[in-house]
Amino acid sequence: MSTNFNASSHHAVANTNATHQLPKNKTLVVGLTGGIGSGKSAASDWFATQGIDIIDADVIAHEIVAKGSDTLRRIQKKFGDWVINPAGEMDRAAVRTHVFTHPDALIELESITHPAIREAAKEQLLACTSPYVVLSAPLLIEGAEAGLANLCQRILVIDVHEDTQLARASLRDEQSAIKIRAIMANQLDRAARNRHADDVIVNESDVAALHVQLQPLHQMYLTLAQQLKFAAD
Ligand SMILES: CC(C)(COP(=O)(O)OP(=O)(O)OC[C@H]1O[C@@H](n2cnc3c(N)ncnc32)[C@H](O)[C@@H]1O)[C@@H](O)C(=O)NCCC(=O)NCCS
Ligand SMILES: Nc1ncnc2c1ncn2[C@@H]1O[C@H](COP(=O)(O)OP(=O)(O)OP(=O)(O)O)[C@@H](O)[C@H]1O
Repeated sequence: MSTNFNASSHHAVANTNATHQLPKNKTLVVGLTGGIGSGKSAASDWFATQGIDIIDADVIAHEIVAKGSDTLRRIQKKFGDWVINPAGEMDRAAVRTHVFTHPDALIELESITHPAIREAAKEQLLACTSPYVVLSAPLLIEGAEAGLANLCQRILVIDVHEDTQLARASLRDEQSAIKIRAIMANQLDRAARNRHADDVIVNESDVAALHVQLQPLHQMYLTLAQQLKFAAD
């Protein structure tokens, strides 16, 4: 997999092909991505109701910096004691404000967190037992070297207009539009993300409409997973 420079953020971008080769002896891994507030969790929650194992990079990103972890110690060493709150945990709001206003700091933070996220995702994959697996990540395509896209055979993008992202993310997190825009600026823009997609779902309507669109994709992924299993036998 080669990389392209992405003009909309500092991230290198994985060169994904629309049709991926399905390698033998592997569980089908569907990469699920979309910008902040696009509806990745809403989609992965539905896949989970269908019995599909979910690996969530956002959840892993929280776990790897748990109190007392090696990763948190490395972040403290790199940035200073201010990254730790009185309870000994990472002060997420302080780190967020810092890295999304200092691009170099974000690169440094990611150089610590991304390899750890990838290793944890690979480990979780080994424990998965469902017919296929959904790997959900806001930065799936970004960051090809330490990236997650090359663990996936197929990429599903949840696509919404930037205004919808802003509205839903600010409602959920009570964060200002400025902060959310700063995060969006460090993610691929819609057109770039959609170019890497095998499947795109537009999540502009309600959650019920999202579920209706996910159903046929789930059936297709089951079929692809079955084909993969036969090919590997
Ligand atoms: C900067 C941090 C401390 C802010 O923590 P906070 O609790 O406020 O946000 P949280 O982690 O829940 O992320 C919220 C959303 O921000 C976006 N986001 C997070 N990290 C990044 C990033 N490095 N680049 C672009 N967007 C990001 C995602 O859409 C994510 O869903 C945290 O996001 C972090 O440690 N980021 C680096 C790890 C990472 O890249 N995580 C993304 C998973 S691949
Ligand atoms: N179709 C929809 N209609 C209305 N609200 C929605 C819809 N889809 C998702 N939401 C809501 O929008 C917010 C963002 O959705 P969600 O948390 O699934 O996004 P996400 O892509 O996982 O975001 P992040 O990258 O920030 O973790 C949530 O409060 C969710 O309940």
